[in-house]
Amino acid sequence: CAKMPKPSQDNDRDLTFCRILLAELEDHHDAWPFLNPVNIKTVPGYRKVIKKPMDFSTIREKLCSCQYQNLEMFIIDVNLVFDNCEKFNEDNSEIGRAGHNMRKFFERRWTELLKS
Ligand SMILES: Cc1ncccc1N[C@@H](C)c1ccc2c(c1)OCCCO2
Repeated sequence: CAKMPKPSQDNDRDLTFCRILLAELEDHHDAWPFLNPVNIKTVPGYRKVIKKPMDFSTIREKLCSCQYQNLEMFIIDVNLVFDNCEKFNEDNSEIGRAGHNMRKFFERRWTELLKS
């Protein structure tokens, strides 16, 4: 049938979840490698290896400028941060471990929020 617009309260709920989740990611002890874009001039190889860089400040900018149609689009970008991290960093490294910790935290929190 014709694509019906989502009821606005669902959009409001999704937007609230994105705001809560992003604030908690930004405040996390292990967020430091992900707060701002990786400087591709100072990190050798990053530009070549990582096709779609993403970081929490870019997600914040997209959220504040209505670039996420829904919760799924937001979750795709957050997972991109962690997937890029796994691709570029050894699991047994400071940044690699931070990425695994952050992904575990994120998955637990959005599960809790969606089940609430
Ligand atoms: C997420 C990620 N993946 C791969 C490389 C870097 C990063 N994050 C950037 C922000 C970063 C973190 C640590 C750094 C760094 C830069 O600058 C060089 C000096 C040492 O410390």
